[in-house]
Amino acid sequence: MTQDPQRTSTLPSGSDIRLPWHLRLPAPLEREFVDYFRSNVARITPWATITLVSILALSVILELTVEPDLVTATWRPRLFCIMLAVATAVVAHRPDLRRWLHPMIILLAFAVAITGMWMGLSIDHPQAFLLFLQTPLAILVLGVLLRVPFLASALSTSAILALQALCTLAPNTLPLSQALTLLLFSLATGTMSLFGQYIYERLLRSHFLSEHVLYQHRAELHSANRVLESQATGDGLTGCLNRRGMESRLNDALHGRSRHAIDNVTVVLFDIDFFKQYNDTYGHLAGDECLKSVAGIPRGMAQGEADFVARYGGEEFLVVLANTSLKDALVFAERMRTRIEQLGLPHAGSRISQVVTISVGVASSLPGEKDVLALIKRADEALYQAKGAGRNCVAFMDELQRVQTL
Ligand SMILES: Nc1nc2c(ncn2[C@@H]2O[C@H](COP(=O)(O)OP(=O)(O)OP(=O)(O)O)[C@@H](O)[C@H]2O)c(=O)[nH]1
Repeated sequence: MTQDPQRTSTLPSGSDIRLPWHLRLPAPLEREFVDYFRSNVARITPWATITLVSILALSVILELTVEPDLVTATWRPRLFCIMLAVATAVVAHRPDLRRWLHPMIILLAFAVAITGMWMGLSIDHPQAFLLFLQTPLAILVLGVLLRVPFLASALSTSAILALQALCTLAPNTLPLSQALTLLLFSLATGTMSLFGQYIYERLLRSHFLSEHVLYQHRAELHSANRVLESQATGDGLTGCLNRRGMESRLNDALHGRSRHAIDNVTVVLFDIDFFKQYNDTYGHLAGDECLKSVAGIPRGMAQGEADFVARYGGEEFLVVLANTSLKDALVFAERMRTRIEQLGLPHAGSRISQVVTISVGVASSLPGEKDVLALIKRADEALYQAKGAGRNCVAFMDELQRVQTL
């Protein structure tokens, strides 16, 4: 039987977070949600503005066709509303002004409603009561065309409805039947608009929470991946790359996949002399400390952007120097050998010195060489020669692939 992945997953998905009936989230999330809400509204504002401006312009055209006299009294309030609608679109377009978007939408809705009521009351015409239809239009601006958060929308819609009731039900304004019809129409528009808006905002908030949770999962995964990657490619004791990390970086360098342009690569392979005896004399823990101190020297010296130090084996390290000639790499290797000797780490078990010393083998990549192992093998041959030559010295593979000791 196959298992439902959602049931087996222990990660919250965002959609399983229950929203309270009043929809408000904890304060920091609520602030983020308001920004998210605004940017959603900003995206639809140009189209909503075009719609509103078209409706207002069409009203003027309609009056011009049916009652040209009426237009002299209506075009100015309508132009004012059109200008406010354009200003709202400008505010939505400018991220630095966007915090004013919701107040602008509320202002626009009130302007549409109040100019309609003012025209309806002041114009002396048998059809003038129709100008009160701007009230439902204003309610739709708040909750459907542009949208402000539900609570602000509910308060503004109620205020607009109350204003309309005051204007139309006052004595000697409109016949009661007309006033009640208009009020009922506005009330129905307001109720439906708020109902739709509540559902919309619930969905938007759930979507926001899902995105938020997803973002957190992604960030956690990203950092877990980084930790895993550094554990997989790093050496916990010395902080150098481990062998796997070294092979991958060296491969990238030789195959031109590195972030930096690399023409040639020189590898400096070194090994601590008589390290087994060091462990036998001072113990394994002291051996670890010795490895850390020794590794610190090349790590401090290899400063090129594409250079790196890796722990190749137990007490064997490999320094990769990019775009470095063999001659310069030999200077580096000799300086490194000297500095490690100058650390003065006592080594009573060594047969060649009183202190910890290293033997070094150096080899450069051949033109077009891509084989990491072949390059390391040549450095290893040189290292073998350095050991044979008495240790605490540098040997290298020259251009003719002969091993020489410095
Ligand atoms: N303390 C410590 N010792 C390690 C670690 N890894 C490897 N070793 C020891 O390093 C020693 C390497 O010994 P050998 O390979 O014989 O090399 P050597 O004694 O340095 O001899 P030469 O290289 O010929 O000078 C072994 O005793 C390992 O146990 C480590 O992480 N910590």
